[in-house]
Amino acid sequence: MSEVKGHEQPLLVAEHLCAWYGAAQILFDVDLEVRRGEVVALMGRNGAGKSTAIKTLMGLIERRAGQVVFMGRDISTLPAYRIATLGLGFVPEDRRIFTDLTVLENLAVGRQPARRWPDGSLAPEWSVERLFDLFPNLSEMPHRPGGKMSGGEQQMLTVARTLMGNPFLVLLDEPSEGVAPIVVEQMVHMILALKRQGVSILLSEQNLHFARLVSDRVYLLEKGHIRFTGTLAELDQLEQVKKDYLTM
Ligand SMILES: Nc1ncnc2c1ncn2[C@@H]1O[C@H](COP(=O)(O)OP(=O)(O)OP(=O)(O)O)[C@@H](O)[C@H]1O
Repeated sequence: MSEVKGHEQPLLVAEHLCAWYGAAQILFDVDLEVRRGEVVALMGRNGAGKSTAIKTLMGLIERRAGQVVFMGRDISTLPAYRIATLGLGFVPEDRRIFTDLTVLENLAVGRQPARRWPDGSLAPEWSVERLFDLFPNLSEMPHRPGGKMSGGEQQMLTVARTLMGNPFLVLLDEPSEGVAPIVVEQMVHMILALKRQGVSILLSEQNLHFARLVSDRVYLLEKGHIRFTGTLAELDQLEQVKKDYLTM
């Protein structure tokens, strides 16, 4: 591999991330990073702060502090729509598709121009055709309104629409939450396919089995504090840590 300056830098670095809802502090000095090509899982029990961390990175929490650097650029105080145009994709937990729009129309809404890495090479670029290869279910219902799709199909459409923005990195909030086992399986395949195609992912996840299938590294959150950072294999050595901070 050629040595290109800038490759060594993590794609996303958060330092001392804090977040509040009103007077209640939810995140406490969270440090994390995602490198190019990585799938990283942010884990923890219900209420640990995973979704809040993802939203804070995306600029969606009003009262926040700390630094977030994305591809060398400080995005700590940028609004979410500006962050999205820089190539940070966000798939919310609650599948915000447009229910009146068809699958194709929903995808069109997400379209952004192709992007290049700092070294000039093309970043992963998505078209409707490529997305239909990745999500065969969606290819069977191009004209179906979002409101007439199952929860799992809507979940897939939300991911596909985010990919239409050609993101360098996708923040994926609880992909396995509240969907049928078959959809969870499809999510696993989808994440691994994205990784192969060069998309990096930070996902929030409670399910250790799911995280094990897709992620290179894990951050374990408890009450808004990072309690563990490492690989799944390293976490597996620490039974007590898993018992203390995860629902087993
Ligand atoms: N809009 C809000 N206003 C006030 N408190 C909130 C809000 N959203 C979340 N919280 C609180 O913040 C804490 C962290 O919630 P968060 O949703 O980030 O946790 P999580 O780890 O993603 O859990 P879950 O899996 O339940 O979504 C919880 O105590 C929750 O009650």
